[in-house]
Amino acid sequence: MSNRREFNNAGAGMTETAIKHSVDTKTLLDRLGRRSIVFVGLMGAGKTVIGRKVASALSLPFIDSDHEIEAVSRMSIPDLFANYGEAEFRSLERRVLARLLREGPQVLSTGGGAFMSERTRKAVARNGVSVWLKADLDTLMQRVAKRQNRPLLQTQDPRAVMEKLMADRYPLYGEANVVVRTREESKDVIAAEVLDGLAAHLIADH
Ligand SMILES: Nc1ncnc2c1ncn2[C@@H]1O[C@H](COP(=O)(O)OP(=O)(O)O)[C@@H](O)[C@H]1O
Ligand SMILES: O=C(O)C1=C[C@@H](OP(=O)(O)O)[C@@H](O)[C@H](O)C1
Ligand SMILES: [Mg+2]
Repeated sequence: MSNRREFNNAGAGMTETAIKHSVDTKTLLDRLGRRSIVFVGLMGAGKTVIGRKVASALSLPFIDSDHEIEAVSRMSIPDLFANYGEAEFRSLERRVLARLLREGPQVLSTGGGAFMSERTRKAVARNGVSVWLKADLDTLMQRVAKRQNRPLLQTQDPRAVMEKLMADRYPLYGEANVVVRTREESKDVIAAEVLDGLAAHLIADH
């Protein structure tokens, strides 16, 4: 039986905190141990913003792999793609994530393509608990329209690119331990659903 959970029913039995959730944080952190919570999913799904909120709710360090790549290369993601190409970016992304995954527990938000690497997926399976933030095409397109910082979408038809990425990547995102759908719900509600999903995976199932 798969131990993956789809989780979308935050609402019942919640406590009144900034992020409303009903999770026993201490037990969750105990079960997490040295592993990190790793967000995967397409561009615009909310990995960066939701990851930061979940880290704050659990008092864990937060690191976004794109930010870390920009810090070590001293270059923006668009400049890295333009100057060195996607293959170099992917190689740096793999190395940065391999290092970060040894430094848990923390919350790690990855760039949308990171989980396509088999080595990274194996490292995440060993040293992390993965959360797929899953959104529909319209939601993703609305969210990525706000910024021009995603080189893969700087094309004539970004919607067609996103559709192709959905087809290519969904089977692999599907290996994540927890899946949370995200649409119009507020960021705090999504963060609470992630905490509930993690609790179901780490506490209820084990
Ligand atoms: N649940 C949500 N509700 C409203 N806006 C959201 C939500 N999740 C993400 N966003 C917005 O969508 C955009 C993309 O989010 P981001 O965290 O950068 O996605 P990712 O890191 O997965 O590419 C940001 O402007 C963010 O504020
Ligand atoms: O999906 C991808 O291949 C990418 C996603 C981006 O991160 P976000 O998913 O945080 O936007 C960033 O790593 C780069 O532009 C490539
Ligand atoms: Mg991001």
